[in-house]
Amino acid sequence: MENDSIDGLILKLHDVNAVKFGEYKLKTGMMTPIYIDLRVLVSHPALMNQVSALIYQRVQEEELQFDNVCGVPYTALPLATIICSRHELPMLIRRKEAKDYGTKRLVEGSFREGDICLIIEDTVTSGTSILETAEVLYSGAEGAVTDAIVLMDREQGGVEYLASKGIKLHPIISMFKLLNVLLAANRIDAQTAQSVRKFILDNNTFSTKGENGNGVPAIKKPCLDQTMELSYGDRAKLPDVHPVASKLLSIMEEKQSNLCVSADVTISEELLQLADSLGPKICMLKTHVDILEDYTAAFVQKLQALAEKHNFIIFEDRKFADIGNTVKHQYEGGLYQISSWSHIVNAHAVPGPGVVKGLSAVGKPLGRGCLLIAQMSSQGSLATGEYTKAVLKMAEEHTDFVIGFICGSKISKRPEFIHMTPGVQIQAGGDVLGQQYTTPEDVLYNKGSDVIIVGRGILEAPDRLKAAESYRMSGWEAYTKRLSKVAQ
Ligand SMILES: O=c1ccn([C@@H]2O[C@H](COP(=O)(O)O)[C@@H](O)[C@H]2O)c(=O)[nH]1
Repeated sequence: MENDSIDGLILKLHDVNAVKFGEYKLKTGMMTPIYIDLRVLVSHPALMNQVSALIYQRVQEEELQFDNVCGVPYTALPLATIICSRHELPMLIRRKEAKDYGTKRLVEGSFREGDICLIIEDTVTSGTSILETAEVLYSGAEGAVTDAIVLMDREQGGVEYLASKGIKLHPIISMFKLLNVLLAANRIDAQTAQSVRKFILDNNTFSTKGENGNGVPAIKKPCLDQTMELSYGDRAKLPDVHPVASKLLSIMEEKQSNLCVSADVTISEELLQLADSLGPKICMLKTHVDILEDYTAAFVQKLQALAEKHNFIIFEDRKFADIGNTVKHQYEGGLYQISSWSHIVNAHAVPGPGVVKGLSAVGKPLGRGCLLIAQMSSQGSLATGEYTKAVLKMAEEHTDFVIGFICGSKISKRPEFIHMTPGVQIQAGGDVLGQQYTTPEDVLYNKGSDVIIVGRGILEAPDRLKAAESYRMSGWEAYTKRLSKVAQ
């Protein structure tokens, strides 16, 4: 789904007053500073068609399998009707009240035992309306709801709640994306955006422990202490965040991607083709330019243009590890002139702080950032324990240039630092040369890292674009799940 069309749609929804700021009461009884009122869509047929087309596009992108479609009454009903009519899909209608005459059915339309129904919803807060609809559809009948599509996800725990009930929710617009677009278009000010973000984070409705008796997710207590997890977008705006870290965090929020592709190919044309095709899915592209057989200065110019076009950061994984004076030359000069094109580089801490000072002398005036290698994904790595702690200390002493770490898990509580983890594949395992793989869920949710770095998991897939989208989605889901975790 193109970012432009989503951004344009958000602005149109704001134009027709479907997004309201103020004090409103939700179905759950909760007061909210933002209200999404998609009932107004029926008065705007062009917008109805645009929304319906986007929902159907998502159905196709996700390759969803189902036998019939049901819109949650009432707002999503006309959307489901347009989609079903245009694409000749069988539809079911859920009644809110049973008739007191005739069939007295709560569901209109015909379905067979074992049918799968796709649910369409306009806005999700907790996910209970979708679950209610799924329960009504299948009360007394065999069948299932496996997927639901929602136009607007308020990011208050609906995805997680429905997942716990076996329903995968596919949101088209998320609350944080909506706020970012409205803020960028000067429709709201930074203070409004920030207070809504805080409200959303403080009022997550999903708790794995806290369901009440009728299966309704419990309202979480606001997370007001230091352990509260900030979103990538919020971290991008912290007063002390390094400009490169801020740019990367904003891209991650905007593109809903914490995926860095490790473009470990040996021909520059293939690398450029990768960057162009996977560009929309990634926040960062990692290179090892010294493995290219045909490196030229023209190649990096093309790579920079692609980074601009698709809005991603370039990270040359050079792993500098020499005395300050040498790394200065390696970073600035030689064949590759890395400092002239790579936003981020990395370094081992083995030589001591001189390595950071040498790199910083070149990179800082250019506005570049550096990652320190605190841990490695390879079996038997020596970068553990006291060494990792010393790396952390070195980073804290050079925050004007060091923006984070290569690591297996979160090692610093400072939200300004970004944690990036290589050795990621959909299935845990390893290669014959000691690389060890763990999953996006483990890295982002359990280990608290920020960015997954994926090489062969994508490069060796039969369809690289599809694989990248699948890593992007798993990474984003794991991150949103982590954000909604209660601070214990
Ligand atoms: O500890 C580390 C540090 C860097 N890497 C680099 O990441 C990629 C991983 O590639 P896969 O194909 O996903 O295994 C590669 O460029 C390494 O040089 C790492 O794996 N571990």
